[in-house]
Amino acid sequence: MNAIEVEGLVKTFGGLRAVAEVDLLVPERSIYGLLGPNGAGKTTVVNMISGFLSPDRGVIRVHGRETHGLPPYRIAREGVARTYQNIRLFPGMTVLETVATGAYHRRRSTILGAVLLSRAERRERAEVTAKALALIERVGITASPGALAETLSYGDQRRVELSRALAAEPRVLLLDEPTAGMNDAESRQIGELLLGLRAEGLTLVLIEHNMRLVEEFCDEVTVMNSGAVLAVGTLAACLEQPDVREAYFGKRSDARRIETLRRARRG
Ligand SMILES: Nc1ncnc2c1ncn2[C@@H]1O[C@H](COP(=O)(O)OP(=O)(O)OP(=O)(O)O)[C@@H](O)[C@H]1O
Repeated sequence: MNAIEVEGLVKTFGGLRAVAEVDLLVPERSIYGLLGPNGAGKTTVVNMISGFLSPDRGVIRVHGRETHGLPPYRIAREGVARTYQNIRLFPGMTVLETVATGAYHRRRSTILGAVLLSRAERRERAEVTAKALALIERVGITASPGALAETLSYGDQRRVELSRALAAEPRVLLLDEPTAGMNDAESRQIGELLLGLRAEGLTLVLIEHNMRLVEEFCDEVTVMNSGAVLAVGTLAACLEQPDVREAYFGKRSDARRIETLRRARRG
């Protein structure tokens, strides 16, 4: 069973075909990498899967249900949550409050209950707080839950976003560069967390430039370039494709990193 199926996805901005006939199959309970150089169309694909953009054409299914063109809140109800490449935290909110907002669409109590602060409302708020605190700890946020989220280090802000997405109890989690700005040890911590989440049944799709992380934690990848799919499979298999190396790793710094990885694998 696939968690996500994408067929013939197209998105054009003015004259630019940002996503051109993209197919994507993400198996349930996998950690799936979406790779490619800057401007390849990765974020645009994720924006369409999560409903932030409507495709011009194509089909998107989440756990077998067609979701293309639905608004983000409806797609969230299908169990899809996401984080953003450019961190989006609410100004003036604490870490705890921010993470708790992720749980809001699961809340059962009514508006009247909230206004009157009914017993059910109080119980639910306590449950949400307890859940948020547990997530803050699990994701490894070092700052106090009472600190203003916007004052945190870049890495912790990313973790707050991740915790907020997890608070929605998703079945599919889309992560746009979850380890950007983190060092190797911090990135590995995120990788270990992803393994734990996969073991609990989640499907994880990550846009990631950190090749070590992809190598170590992704089951399979799709490599994009100029809006199209270049290669699908394990990272190792994709890296053997000359057009992938040329497109994705054309830059000298990337090429060096890839060579190191290939040599390490051979060794
Ligand atoms: N809202 C938009 N309006 C116009 N052009 C856009 C818009 N969003 C993305 N694009 C363009 O579409 C192309 C694909 O962008 P996208 O952000 O999906 O790439 P990406 O693979 O995620 O790149 P990066 O790794 O740099 O985030 C780029 O040329 C980008 O400039």
